[in-house]
Amino acid sequence: MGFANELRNQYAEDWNAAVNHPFVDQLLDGSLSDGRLRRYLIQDYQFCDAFTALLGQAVASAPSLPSRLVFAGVLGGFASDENTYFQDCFNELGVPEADRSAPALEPVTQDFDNLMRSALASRSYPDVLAVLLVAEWLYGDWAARAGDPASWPAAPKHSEWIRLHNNPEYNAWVAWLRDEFDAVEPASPDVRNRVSETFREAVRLERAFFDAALDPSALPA
Ligand SMILES: Cc1ncc(CO)c(N)n1
Repeated sequence: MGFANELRNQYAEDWNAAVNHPFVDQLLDGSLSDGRLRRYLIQDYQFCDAFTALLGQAVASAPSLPSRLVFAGVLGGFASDENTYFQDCFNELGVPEADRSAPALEPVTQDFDNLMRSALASRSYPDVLAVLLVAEWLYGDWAARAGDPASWPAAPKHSEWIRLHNNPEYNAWVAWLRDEFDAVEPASPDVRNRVSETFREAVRLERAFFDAALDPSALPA
């Protein structure tokens, strides 16, 4: 088994709780309220800010041109397709400019931002990859639950978020990330433990991010 699968199995409890989260259930069956979707997307747009910066660091930290080109391609897609989804939803849900560009960050968003910026500042390729891999692989896993597109929810605000994380190109990117991560498995136990901790923290935060999106204390459902 590769390093990626080893770590996913090690942190399977948080991983599976995130993939099978009630937030995902509601998204997949189309019952997610606009209030909850809005709140999630406002926080997730801030996640995307640090994530885009981290992809830039991956371009810089990768060991060779073929790998840099993969990240550069994903960066380009992220800057177009994914950003369009957010802008369309923000328009539909009436999100004002201030909440798009500089909302109050929830604690979990701040924690995720810190994790991504610390991986970025480390310039360590395995640490950068660990955060990218968890974010993309875990999203691919929940989106795979959607199954046949004929059974996806009707509203684009729901189905597009599924499609962005469930399509052949996306699946190939996740598989590539996994192989790349396996290929740079650190030989030094200290570095290996550090990368494992980065992975663990990312999985924990993915679960907490969905928890926060459903937190009943913050919004009427
Ligand atoms: C919190 C979170 N994790 C992963 C992704 C997928 O990149 C996302 N958009 N948001």
